[in-house]
Amino acid sequence: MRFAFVKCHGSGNDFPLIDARSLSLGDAEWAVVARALADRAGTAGGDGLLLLTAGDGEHDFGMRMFNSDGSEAETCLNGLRCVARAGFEALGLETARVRLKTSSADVARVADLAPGVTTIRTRVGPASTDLADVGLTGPLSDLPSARSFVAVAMPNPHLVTFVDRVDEAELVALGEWCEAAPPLIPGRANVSFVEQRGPDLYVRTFERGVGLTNSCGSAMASSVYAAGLTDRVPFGAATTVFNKGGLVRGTASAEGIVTIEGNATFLYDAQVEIADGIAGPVEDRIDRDGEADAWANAVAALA
Ligand SMILES: N[C@@H](CCC[C@H](N)C(=O)O)C(=O)O
Repeated sequence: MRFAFVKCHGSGNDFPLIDARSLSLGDAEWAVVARALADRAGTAGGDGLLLLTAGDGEHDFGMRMFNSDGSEAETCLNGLRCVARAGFEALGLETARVRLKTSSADVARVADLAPGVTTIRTRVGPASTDLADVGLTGPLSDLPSARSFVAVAMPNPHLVTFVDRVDEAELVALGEWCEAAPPLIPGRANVSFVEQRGPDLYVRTFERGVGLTNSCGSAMASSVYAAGLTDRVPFGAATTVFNKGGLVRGTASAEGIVTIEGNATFLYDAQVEIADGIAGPVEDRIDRDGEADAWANAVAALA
């Protein structure tokens, strides 16, 4: 089957995005498309697959997100900015209510955070710290780590800990332990190590279904909320959240409503044929002029 897609990224978290409003594939078929298109060794590559889906009585449009292993996530907040931009461009909107897998989000186009960087604000929540909502069957102290974790359902599952310095090997070890779907957390989880840097945060995430990524929006949202819960950053204060792929601005309320503002960068439009679970060459590629450079310049200036 042939698909048109946009290759995009939010804070370096990259995805092929398909306008699926008039496509009617089943879940298992989308999982195959995700594995083929997001395969890093393949022709497009990405951390997962984003779908723009049709709206309903309460929502202007919807988003679905499949990790690169083919599993479907409850949400993806870097991806949501990209899907919001696609929805805005398709429907001529500047604000919208978006249907996610198990929740809703409000999105708005806001002033560009730097020249040429399309910027979107997403508002989600309330986040939950109920261990059952995060998918834990026992206490956090049963995790194979001496660190103290905050569990957050965004509503996808996150385990967040604050560290003096991110130890990537330790993060990967815990992320891989979660990937094995142990009895303590059979639905797996995204794991983040967070450094507080003055009023700012730096977040490094091992994502469920993917591995280490440049950034994870729902992890950054969970980290801002966890920073409020642990008195590191006051609720209501806007925080800059740095990551390997750039940065976003985040604010959390005591009630668990989290606002994230950041880029929705479109790199190129293209077509691809997927057959027998393999993506063919990227065809008819048209680069979006200057967007990749605008983001690189913004990160250099804001870092
Ligand atoms: N990168 C995303 C999160 C994608 C889903 C996640 N891996 C999960 O399975 O929950 C984001 O920006 O939020």
